[in-house]
Amino acid sequence: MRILVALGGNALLRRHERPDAAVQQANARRAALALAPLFAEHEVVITHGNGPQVGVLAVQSASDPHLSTPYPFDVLGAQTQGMIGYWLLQELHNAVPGRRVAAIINQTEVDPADPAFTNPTKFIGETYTHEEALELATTRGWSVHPDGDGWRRVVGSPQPREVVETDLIRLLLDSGAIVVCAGGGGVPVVRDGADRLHGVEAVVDKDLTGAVLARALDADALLVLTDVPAVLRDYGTPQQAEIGEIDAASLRAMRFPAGSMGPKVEAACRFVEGGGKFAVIGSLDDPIALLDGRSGTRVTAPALG
Ligand SMILES: Nc1ncnc2c1ncn2[C@@H]1O[C@H](COP(=O)(O)OP(=O)(O)O)[C@@H](O)[C@H]1O
Ligand SMILES: NC(=O)OP(=O)(O)O
Repeated sequence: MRILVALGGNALLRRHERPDAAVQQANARRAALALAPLFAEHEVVITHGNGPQVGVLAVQSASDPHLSTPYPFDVLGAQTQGMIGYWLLQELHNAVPGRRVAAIINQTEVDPADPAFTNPTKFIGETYTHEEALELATTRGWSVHPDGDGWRRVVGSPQPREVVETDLIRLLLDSGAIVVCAGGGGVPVVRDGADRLHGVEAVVDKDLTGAVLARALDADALLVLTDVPAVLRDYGTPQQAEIGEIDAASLRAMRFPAGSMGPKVEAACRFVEGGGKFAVIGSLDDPIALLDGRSGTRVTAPALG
């Protein structure tokens, strides 16, 4: 099978962990070892999140006295692709010696008129207390929003239209390589009337880009890997329970939070509605069990008729 794996930001940096390089590389190692059983039998493309990391780089850039202007979010997104791509490249090499592995910088085309530019929903960076978040909103002009038990910065996250380098990714896959690409949802770019690309200030959702790329590559399955074993119905209540197999229409009828489970559910639904065989949302721990239907939430196309 051809499989697109969307690796959650939490897999690389767990909540409340320090964003030190050694911490993240150890998490990349854990992810590479967990994914290793997939590579023997399947063609695998890996995309990854960058929310925590792009926020850290934004704070660093904004506090550098030598810069007249902080680096914009397209540049920061490319930096995270290089950094996280490097960790995954090395750890995949070590986990599956002898396999060809590529990690590439990608651009994702978005609509310059996307309303998400003025309605920020994408969580980035660290978690703050409410008081800290209000202070940062006032002094730095950030938009902030509650996330779990804390508050985080939010930025615009336009819908991905197309991964610009899709043909190159297909060539690499066809050559037998494991491909790490479209990290952080891809560097957001817009196309002008002369067919030229320009970076824009945003952070694209990697699960939604994963769905677009998986369809474009004719992938059989989309695996959305995160820090919960499955999508939960009645989340956060005493009645919460894992959803096993479900069709996209039934899943769409439920409501999920915009900055976390919402995009994962949306990505899974779009993938199967667009012709993909199935998508699974679940934990990184055992991807084979997700593929076999032994764990996770398996999303299928709505039954015909
Ligand atoms: N209905 C739900 N079922 C499971 N998890 C949910 C649900 N609603 C919200 N969540 C939250 O979504 C989180 C996963 O989303 P997110 O933090 O964006 O993941 P990642 O960074 O791995 O991409 C879970 O840790 C959980 O806290
Ligand atoms: N870009 C992105 O979707 O990052 P996270 O998965 O870390 O939110």
